[in-house]
Amino acid sequence: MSTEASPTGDVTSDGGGGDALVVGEHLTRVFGRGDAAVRAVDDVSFALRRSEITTVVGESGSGKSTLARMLLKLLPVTSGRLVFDGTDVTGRTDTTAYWRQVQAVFQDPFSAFNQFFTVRRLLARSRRLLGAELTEQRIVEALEQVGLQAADVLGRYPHQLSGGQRQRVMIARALLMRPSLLIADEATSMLDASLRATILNVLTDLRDRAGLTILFITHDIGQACYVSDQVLVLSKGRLVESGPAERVIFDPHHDYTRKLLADVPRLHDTG
Ligand SMILES: Nc1ncnc2c1ncn2[C@@H]1O[C@H](COP(=O)(O)OP(=O)(O)OP(=O)(O)O)[C@@H](O)[C@H]1O
Repeated sequence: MSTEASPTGDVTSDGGGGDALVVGEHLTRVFGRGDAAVRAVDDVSFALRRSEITTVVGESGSGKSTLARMLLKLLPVTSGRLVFDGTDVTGRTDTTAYWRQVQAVFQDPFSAFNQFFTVRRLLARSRRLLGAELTEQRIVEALEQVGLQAADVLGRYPHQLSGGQRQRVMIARALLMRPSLLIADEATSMLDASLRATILNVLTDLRDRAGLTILFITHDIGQACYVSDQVLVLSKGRLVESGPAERVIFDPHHDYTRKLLADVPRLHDTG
């Protein structure tokens, strides 16, 4: 398939990237200087095709969050190029408009909540970005998209929701923007296995029904099996393997990928 990054890492929005919403070309982020410099993301090239789920997998410290933060424009790139929907956004600084198109959910849905806010009040804060576009109907629809009924959750406080419900509310909050890209950074890591499966189902539903493009970030390649169209494997900031999920999982080419796959039963036993 056309998704495989070439050995030189050249993936373009019209060539190797196919129908790409996002293209990263030689993305690099260095922290610190001289001997202390850390290449957190090192010459990583990829394409995220529309209405597909791409999973970025790698151990702790492999650069997953740094990559996500660059895509979210929370962190400038040191070098390389980021193309979004055909436009070079590498140096773009008007993040307000960008964040309507690119939304994220993170690992700990609890910390994102103000304990004293109901779900209604939490979601209403999106009015700062959406203004009058934020209607009751839009809130109801966003909650429905993640399998929640407005009447059940809008009046509740965070401690009155399960971890899975909290994470679904956070996904609904992201959906209020009607983004083209959703980044889920370890969004299932703090959930037990059954709740994790629910969130993974929400993500595949969003891809299949709403056509959302999703970047799913996890340290657990086992989860990639369930959801991904494409898998990118990061090790020490380098993209060591990428390709269609089935190929990467059932015919891994790189020793590091094989090691991650060998660890899957152990992770699931303890998780
Ligand atoms: N602000 C920073 N300053 C210095 N080094 C950083 C900074 N952020 C990340 N790093 C380093 O960059 C490397 C990649 O970190 P990153 O958090 O992106 O990895 P990760 O794969 O997301 O890890 P985890 O799964 O533990 O979150 C690590 O060596 C980390 O210590």
